[in-house]
Amino acid sequence: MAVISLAVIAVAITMHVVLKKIESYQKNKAFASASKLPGPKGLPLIGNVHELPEKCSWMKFAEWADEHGPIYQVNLAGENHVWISRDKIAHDLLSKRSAIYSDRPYIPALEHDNRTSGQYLPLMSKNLVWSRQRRFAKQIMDASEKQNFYSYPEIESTRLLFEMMSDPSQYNVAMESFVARVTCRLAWGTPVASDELKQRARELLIGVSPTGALGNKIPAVMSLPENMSKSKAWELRRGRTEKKFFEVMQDQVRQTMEREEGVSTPLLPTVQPSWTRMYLEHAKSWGFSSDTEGAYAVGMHGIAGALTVAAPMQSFCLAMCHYPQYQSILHEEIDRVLGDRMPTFEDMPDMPVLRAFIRETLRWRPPVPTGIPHALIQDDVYEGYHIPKGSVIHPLEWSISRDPEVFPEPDEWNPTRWLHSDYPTYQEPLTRYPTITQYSQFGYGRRTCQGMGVTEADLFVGLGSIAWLFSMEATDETGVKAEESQPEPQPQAAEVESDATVDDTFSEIDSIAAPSTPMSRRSTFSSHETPADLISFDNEAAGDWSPSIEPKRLSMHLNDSAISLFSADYPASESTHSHSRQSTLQTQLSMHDNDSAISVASFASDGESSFEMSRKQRPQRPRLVPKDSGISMSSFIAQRESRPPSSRKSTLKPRPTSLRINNSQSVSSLISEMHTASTSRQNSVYTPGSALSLLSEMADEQGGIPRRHSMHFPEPEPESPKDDSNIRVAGEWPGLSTDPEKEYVDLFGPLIDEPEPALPPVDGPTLTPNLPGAWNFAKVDAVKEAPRPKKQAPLYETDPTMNFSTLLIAKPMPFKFKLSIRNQARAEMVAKQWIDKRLEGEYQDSKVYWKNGVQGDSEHGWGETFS
Ligand code: HEM
Repeated sequence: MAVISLAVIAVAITMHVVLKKIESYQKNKAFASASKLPGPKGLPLIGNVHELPEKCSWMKFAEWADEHGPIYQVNLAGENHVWISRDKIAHDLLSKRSAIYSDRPYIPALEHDNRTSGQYLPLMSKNLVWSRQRRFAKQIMDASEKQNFYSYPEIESTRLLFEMMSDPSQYNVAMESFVARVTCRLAWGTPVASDELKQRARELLIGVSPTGALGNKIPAVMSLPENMSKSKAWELRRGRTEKKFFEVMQDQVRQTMEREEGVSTPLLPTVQPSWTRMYLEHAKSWGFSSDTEGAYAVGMHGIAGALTVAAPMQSFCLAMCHYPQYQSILHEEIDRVLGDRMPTFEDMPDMPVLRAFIRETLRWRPPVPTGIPHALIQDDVYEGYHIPKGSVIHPLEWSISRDPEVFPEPDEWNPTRWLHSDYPTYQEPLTRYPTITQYSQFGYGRRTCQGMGVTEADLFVGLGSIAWLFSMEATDETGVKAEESQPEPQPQAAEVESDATVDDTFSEIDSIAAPSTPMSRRSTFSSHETPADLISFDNEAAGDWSPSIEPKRLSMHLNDSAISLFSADYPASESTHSHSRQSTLQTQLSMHDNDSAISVASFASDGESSFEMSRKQRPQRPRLVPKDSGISMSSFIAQRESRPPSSRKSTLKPRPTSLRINNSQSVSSLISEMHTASTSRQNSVYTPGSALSLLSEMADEQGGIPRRHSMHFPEPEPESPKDDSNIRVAGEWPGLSTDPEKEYVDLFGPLIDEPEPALPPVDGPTLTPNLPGAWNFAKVDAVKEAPRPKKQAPLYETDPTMNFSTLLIAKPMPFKFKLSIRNQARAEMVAKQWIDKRLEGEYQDSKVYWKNGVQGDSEHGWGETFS
C-alpha cells in the first residue's frame, strides 16, 4: 500500500515537473517568435538617456510614441523602459495582467531598497508589507471619506482665500499650504506640521525623481562613504529627519489620546480625528511590524497628498488665464448653487461644471505626466510583441490623456467636453459625472492611487472656493501669446442672487461648446470687475504705514511668518468721500518675530474708502475693559504718556515675543480700547502702525510671551523592547520574516488580491467613455508609416503654459496674473471668518521641528531642494 502511495506521489511530481517544462518551453517559443517592441535606436550602454531634455521629459516620450506607436521600448542607461500611450493597452497589461505587472522598479538614490524596506507604500514591490499597508490605507481612506474628510478641506479653504487675498503674489504658496494643511490634519489631526510636511514631500520627491537626486543618474555615488558623497549624506540626513518627524507626530497623537482618555476639557485639546488616531486605536490589528511602520504608513499618505494636489490647483490658474471664455459658466453655477456660502464636499452632485473644470485641468496638465512606473516580474507577450522580464512599464499619462479619438483637440483646455453630449467623453448622470475617480491619471490595476477621494475633496472645495471669491485674468506679464491676450469685454458677473437656472448654464455651454466649431480663445470673456476689483499689492512698500494712501490693500511683506493678529471693525457713519456710505474697515496687524518683518494689511469694504479717518469721523465707542486679556490698554497708555519720550521708542527688534490672545472677546475689547485710547491723544491719527508700536511695547513691558512654537526633539531614547519586538529581520526596515507570506496569511487572511475595477457595462459608465473600439494594431503600422510633421521647436520652449517643474510631479512654475475679487461682501465674510477662527486657535502657525530652526543640525533638518 505504501509502495502504491509513493508511486502515485512520484508520478504526480513527475507530471508536475513535465507540465512546467512544457509550459516554459511553450512560453520560450512564444517569446522567441514574438517581435521586439519598436523604439528609438540608442547608443551602446547608455541607450537614449542623452536625448532626454531636463525639462518636460514626458514630451520626448510622447514624441517617441508618435514615431514608434502606442507601445514602444527604449533603453535608458541599460534598463529597458516600455512606454504605453493608450488607455486600452495600459488596461490590458497593468490591470488585466496585474499579477505580473504590479511591482515597482528599484530607485537607487534612496538609502533603503524601496521595494522591500516598508517605508513608502507607493514604491514597494507587491509583497506582504505592501499588502498590509494597502489594506490599512484602504480602511483609513474609506473611513475618513465617509465622514467627508472631517470637513478639513472646508475649514482650510477660508484660510486659503484669506492668504490669497492678503498676498496674491504668493498664490502658489497658499495653495500648497492649503493642501498640506488638510493632509496634515488628516494624518495627525493638526495643521501645525504642514511646513515640515511640505519639505518632507519636496525632499522625497527629489529622492525618487529620475531627474532629481544625483544617485538616480549616477547610482555609484550612493556606494561611496557619506563623507565622500554629498548626495549620500543628503539622503541619509533626509531619511533620519523623515523618520524622526513621522515618529514624533505619531507620539504627539498618542500622548494627547493618553492624556485625554476620551474626555475633552477646555484646557486640553480634543484629539481630532486622524489616520494616526485610527492607527493607534487599533494598533495591534493592522499586523504591522512596529509602530514605526504605522508612523510611515500614515506619513507616506501625508507626503503623497502634500504636493500632488497643489499642482492641478496651480494648473487651474493657468487654464483660467489662457482660456478665459469659460469662466462665466463656472461663476454662474457657483453663484446659483452656493450664493453667499462657500462650497462643501456635499455640493458635488449639484456642481457638474466645477467638476468638469477640475477633470479637464487634470487631463490638460496631468500632475504626474509620465505616470508612476510598474515593473514586470516575468517575460510576457502582448499582441505578438515580447515584453522582457524586468522591464519598467510606464503608463504615459501625457499621451493617454491626449488620445485624439477620445479627446478631440486634445491640447485645448475645454471643460465642455465633459458637459456637452456631442463629445465622446460626455457621460450621464451629471450628478456623478464628470468625476476624477477611476481615471487613468491615478494609475492602473492593483496599484491605483489610494488618494482619489481626498484629491477630489481638496480640489472641489479648494478650487470651488477660489472661483467663488475670485476671477482670474491674464495680464501682459502672464505670457499669453499676442493673439490670445485681447479678450472681448463681457457683461458684468452674475449677481449672487442670480435667478439663472441650470438650463441657462447649459444653453450657455451649448452656445460655446459645439466640438465641430472650435472656439477662438477670444470669443467670450468675463472680466467680473467689481468696484474693489483688484487686490493690488506693493511689495516694494517699506517704512511706516501711511494713513493717507488710498489703498484697497496695502502690505509690507518682508517675510511671511506672521505670528499674531488683531482685528478691528469700524462702522463709519461718514466718509471723506462724497458718497458717504456705511463702511467697514478691517485691519489686520501682524507682528513678526524678527525685525525684517512687518506686515500690515487692510481691507476697505467699499473699495473706495480711504483709510484716513479723522478724529471727527471716528465713531465714539464705549471703552471696554478687557476681562481676560490681562492687559489694560488705557493704563498702559497712561503710563506710557507719563514716561519721557526717549523711553517710548517702539521696539520692533528681533525677539521671540509677542502678545498672546486668549479669546476673541478680549481681543475686540483690546482693539476697541486701543482705538479709543489712541484717538484721545493729541494729533493722533489712528494707524495700524501706531497700534503695532503700542502693542509691541506692551509685549516688551510684560516680558513678552513666546509665541512662535519651536519644538526641539528630545535626544533619541533607546527604543523600547516593545517597539523592537516585532521587527522580524535585521538590516531591512521594517523587514520581512523568514516565511512572511505564510505568517501573514495565518494571522490576517490572504494577501490583498484586489478585484480589478469592474469592467463597465456596455451602456453604463466607462473609464474612457465612448472609447471608439479597441486599439487596432494595424494602426501602429499606420502611425509608423504616416508622414512625419516637420520638426518644430518643442512646445515647452514656445508655449507659456508649459513652464513646469522638472520633478516627477509636474507643477507649473509661478506666473503673474490678475486676481480679482468678484464680490466684496464675500471677501469681508472670509476675512471675518478667518479672524474669528484664528482667534479661536483654529488656524495655528506651522511649527519648527529642529534645533537652530529649519536648517537643523548635522543629524536632522531641512536639506537643499529644488523644484
Ligand atoms: C492629483 C493628485 C494625485 C495624483 C495625480 C496621484 C497619482 C498617483 C499615481 C499615478 C499613482 C500610481 C498608480 C499606479 O502605479 O498605477 C498613485 C499611487 C498612490 N497614491 Fe496618489 N495621486 C494623487 C493624490 C494622492 C493623495 C492625496 C494620496 C493620499 C493622501 C495618494 C496616495 C497614493 C498612494 C498611497 C499610492 C500607492 C498605491 C500603491 O502603490 O499601492 N495620492 N497616485
